[in-house]
Amino acid sequence: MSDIPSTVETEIATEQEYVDRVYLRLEQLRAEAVANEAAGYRQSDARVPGALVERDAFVYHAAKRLRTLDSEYEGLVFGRLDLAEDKVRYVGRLGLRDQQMNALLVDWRAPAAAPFYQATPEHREDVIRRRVIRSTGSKVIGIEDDLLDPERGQGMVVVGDGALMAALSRARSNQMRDIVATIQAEQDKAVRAPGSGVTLITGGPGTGKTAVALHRAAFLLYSDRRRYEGGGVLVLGPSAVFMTYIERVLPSLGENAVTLRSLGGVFDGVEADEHDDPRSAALKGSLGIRPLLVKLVRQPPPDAPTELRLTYRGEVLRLEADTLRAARARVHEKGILPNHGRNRAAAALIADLWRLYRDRLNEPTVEERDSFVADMKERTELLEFVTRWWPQLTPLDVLGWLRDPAMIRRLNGPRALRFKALPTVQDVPLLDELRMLLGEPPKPKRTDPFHVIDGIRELTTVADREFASRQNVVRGENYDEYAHVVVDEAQDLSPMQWRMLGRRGKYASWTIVGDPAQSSWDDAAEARRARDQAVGRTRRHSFELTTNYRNSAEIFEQAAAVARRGLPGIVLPTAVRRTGVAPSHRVAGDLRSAVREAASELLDRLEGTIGVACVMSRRDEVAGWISDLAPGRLHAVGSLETKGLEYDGVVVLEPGDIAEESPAGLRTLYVVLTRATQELITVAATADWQKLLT
Ligand SMILES: Nc1ncnc2c1ncn2[C@@H]1O[C@H](COP(=O)(O)OP(=O)(O)OP(=O)(O)O)[C@@H](O)[C@H]1O
Repeated sequence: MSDIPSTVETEIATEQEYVDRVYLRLEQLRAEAVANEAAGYRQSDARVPGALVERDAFVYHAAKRLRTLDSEYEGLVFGRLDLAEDKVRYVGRLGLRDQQMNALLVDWRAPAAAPFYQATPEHREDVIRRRVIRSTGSKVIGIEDDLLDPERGQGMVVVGDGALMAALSRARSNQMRDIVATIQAEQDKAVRAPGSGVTLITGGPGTGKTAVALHRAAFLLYSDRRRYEGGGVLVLGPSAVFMTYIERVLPSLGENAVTLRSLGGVFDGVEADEHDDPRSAALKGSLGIRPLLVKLVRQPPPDAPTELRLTYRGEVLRLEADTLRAARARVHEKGILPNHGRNRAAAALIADLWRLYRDRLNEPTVEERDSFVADMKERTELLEFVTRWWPQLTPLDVLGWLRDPAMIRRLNGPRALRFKALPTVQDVPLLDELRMLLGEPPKPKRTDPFHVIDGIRELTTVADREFASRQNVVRGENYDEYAHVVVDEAQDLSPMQWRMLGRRGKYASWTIVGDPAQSSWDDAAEARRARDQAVGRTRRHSFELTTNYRNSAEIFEQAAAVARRGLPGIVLPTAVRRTGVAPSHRVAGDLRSAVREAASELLDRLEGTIGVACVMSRRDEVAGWISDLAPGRLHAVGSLETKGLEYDGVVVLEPGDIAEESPAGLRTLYVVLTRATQELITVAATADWQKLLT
């Protein structure tokens, strides 16, 4: 081997020098932030409460700055622009200046970084050469150049064969990576769209919708930090597995102040993961369920007493079941929310008791009535009765009543409606609806992260500081004042889910990301109306992404056939990467062995992750088949759970069953077939399902 460094090595060494300078500066700034934090602690007299607040604000800001500087900056510097007049601009994950205040690194979200993503040979925006710098940690390992202006770039070194292809061919891990170094121009437009109103981002599978939505959240926080960090940004995705998959992306971009929730976790205190069967799910998702809930909150709790007995001046007074039921109905007719209605309920009972007593008097007077009422109001046995007869109800209590099919029948509910022991994902919007129908019980005091004891606010421990800098503010239960809401996989939201989100984003602007062709919700028109109601009548900006970056072209061609069958006339994205490996379709008598074999082959052939997908009802069975093979790399997933996820290799068991699993089955199969980046194998008992591919 020659000792003379190659062109690439020389260029890498040059960039390494610059990258080292940036890291050195980062270290200096970090040391300054640590010193500021320490100075903050010494700053004032801790015996004066006001001074503590001031001190904590100082420490808080220093701690925050430190967190930003401490984020895991894998590849802190990833871009370089060579501009006219020999100007060079470096682009990275955050902005840094040197001691003379010259820009060392431009934050990727700053306007000055936009040409890095948007310049093309036709619209160069002054860019002669764009360079993507690839690193592991702080070590530069590769360079990929793009010469946009060959005329002015004569003599410039151009190396590499495309940063994008290199990024797309890399093996996947269990967590999504940021794409900050290779955001493509059409994606960048959606990332940088104005924050106001509603931004709709659509595109087929693998077009980067999720990636774009997350980078957009980071962009908005950068562009108007006060607004978006103050109010908060809520990011919603379909499942807990999906949220785990994407949870590293924003921290890797230096952003921690974003709330990530799955649809099963929107209602505070519940983390639902299980799904209803398709029929029950359809009933629970439709607005048609609301009248049932309205009737439900007016029902007596199943354990409510059915008789009230009291004595007054030697007389036994008895209210029986019918009278109690009528009293309850009278209170509800007033339209008061049940959790705010207890005093009215007590008054209604006292009125009924008085009527009973009055009938036993010859000529009841107003004084006698007043004295009766006053006496009753003091009675502990009446108070105790009211507490049991008209308890403060939580949404979970009330939903639980529906586990009894007799209750569903009493309310004339549909027979297919089912409620399990634990709330399902489809129950969560019902819980939120019940929260509104019941009224909030008296709230516990809002938690203040700076609160120590009354009148004194400070952050006492390192953990407090750390927590406060991460949380920014502790949001109240079922917080509903988010400044921005990002909804991923929005095509699947049911009308009831939209209502729930609408409540969280009353004052928010929105980014709504989805692909109608992947929808597993059958009544698209009802869902769209509910969406429009949830987000309000603000301005819409729409973006369409057209390139599939995930699937090999060979895999996508087959998935596309299924999509066309489900939705004739559909416009599909273009897959950019060919691997030369076509999907393989296997017919087997022993499905278990065939699935194990296919999974083992993929584990051997590919780096990264492998998914085995099947109908929802067989997920646990299939998980059992493969549990010993490669925990960590190999995952069994139900058809609906594959939404938004990706694997290097995918085995699909009985695709035909997925197509028939629900009314939207073909679209679900399309989702499942578009999860693999490298290889797809199907396993089925017969080849019948393959007619879907023609
Ligand atoms: N510009 C890019 N540079 C590098 N990788 C990219 C780029 N855009 C997308 N990708 C990769 O392509 C894959 C698909 O992206 P993503 O999951 O965001 O797509 P999606 O449109 O949300 O897909 P789906 O609708 O199927 O859930 C991810 O691995 C993502 O990192």
